[in-house]
Amino acid sequence: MNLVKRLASEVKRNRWWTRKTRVVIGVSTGVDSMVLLYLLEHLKYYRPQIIVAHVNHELRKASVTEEKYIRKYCHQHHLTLVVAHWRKQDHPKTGTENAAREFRYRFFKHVMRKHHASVMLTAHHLNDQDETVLMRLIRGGDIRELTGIHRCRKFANGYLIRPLLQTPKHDLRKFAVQHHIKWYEDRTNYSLKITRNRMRHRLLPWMTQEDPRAVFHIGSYVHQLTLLVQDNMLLNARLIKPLKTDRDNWWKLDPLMKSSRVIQLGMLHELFRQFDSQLMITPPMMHEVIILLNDNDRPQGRIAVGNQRHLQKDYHQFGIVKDQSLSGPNVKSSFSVKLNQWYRLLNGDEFGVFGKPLSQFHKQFKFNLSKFDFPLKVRQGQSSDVLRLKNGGHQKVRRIWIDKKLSNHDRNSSQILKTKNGFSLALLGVKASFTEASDNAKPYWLIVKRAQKRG
Ligand SMILES: Nc1ncnc2c1ncn2[C@@H]1O[C@H](COP(=O)(O)OP(=O)(O)OP(=O)(O)O)[C@@H](O)[C@H]1O
Repeated sequence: MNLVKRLASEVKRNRWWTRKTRVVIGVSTGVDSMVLLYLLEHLKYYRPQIIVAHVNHELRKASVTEEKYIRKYCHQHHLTLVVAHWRKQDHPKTGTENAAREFRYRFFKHVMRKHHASVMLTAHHLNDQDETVLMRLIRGGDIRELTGIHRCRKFANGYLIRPLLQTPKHDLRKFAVQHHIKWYEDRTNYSLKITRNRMRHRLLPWMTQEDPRAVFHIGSYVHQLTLLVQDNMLLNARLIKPLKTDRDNWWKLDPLMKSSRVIQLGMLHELFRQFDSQLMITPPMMHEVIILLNDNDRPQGRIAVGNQRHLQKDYHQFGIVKDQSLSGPNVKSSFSVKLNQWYRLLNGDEFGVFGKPLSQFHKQFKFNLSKFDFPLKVRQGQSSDVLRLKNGGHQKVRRIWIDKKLSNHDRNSSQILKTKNGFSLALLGVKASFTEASDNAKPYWLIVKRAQKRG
């Protein structure tokens, strides 16, 4: 095994850099990054202009020794070194690992810009890749996340490249010993309180006992999946082109509806990805989106898709818009009601009044209304409001609250639907009034959709 030759051929094949390229390498003084640094230095034709970036996280006592060592190493090897300290007072109380990573990558970007470098290198290896994928497999989520750590991606003004991503940890350690490369062991890598360490010290060794090549097999699946996902993205990007409208972030619905649901799913994923790659659309969320878009009886509607955005369906178009009226004080207690439109209530339920029954809802109240009853209005329910019963009698809202055992919280957020003249048609989501058929009245249907989560 000659890791130097292997790296040289990868650099050549992928055209990662030339001798003139300024390359920043993140060195922690652990075995992986010390080996990568050694390899870079020993490349002949492809040895780039090396800039070493080191972060002292001030999290462990040993970090003082580690910083001293990398300073001495770079001095002896005539390498440019940039060191950053993540000062103790800037550490958060929780989520230290994530915050440290953010600090590191911010610093790497800064070093790249300062030194006009176009390539950033980290020493992630095959075992890192396997651990990442196993963690995600166990945690659950979108299948695209199983593509794991990217070997090469855009970063700052250039690229972030992980040249060792296909090399197992075992080979790096062996190489370090053979070539007398000194490194420092991070003791926290052994703590089984950390999920990644449990993958590293328990799950992966167990899998390797089953098959010594398990580490490679997982890597091979990740590689195959990455290619499939790339292909799929290209295909979907082509399929969504005809959906474009003149409005930003709004698309035509009809061409989407002509495709099968599986194709729709791929198109929507690509559409969301192009809109904001940080948006995490969970499978249940996507399911809800597809149901809404395919529902001919619901010409309008919206679904929260995270990051304070919602998907909105508006007859023949749909768009992704910023949340304005979905939560908190923005949800109104009083408003006029337009027919065939969904409204969000204070308790999170949705309701609408429709000119025809909607087949997919079992529970819908039928009203007989004349043109003098419009516009209908919603306002907060009062205990003295009165509903009309089928037997000709009346019932106060206070009595309904008691009969239905509504909590004070539910009473305070209850809303009532009224005609223009103040006749109470329904305590929304609870009970509706009886309205008689007459010559000048037409039927309308009230539908209330329960919010999925309560309390
Ligand atoms: N203190 C550090 N200073 C400079 N580079 C570092 C430091 N820590 C880590 N790196 C770089 O990042 C690589 C991955 O390190 P490590 O596996 O500890 O990071 P991680 O947080 O698990 O992964 P990720 O960087 O993807 O978040 C190292 O091989 C090294 O190149």
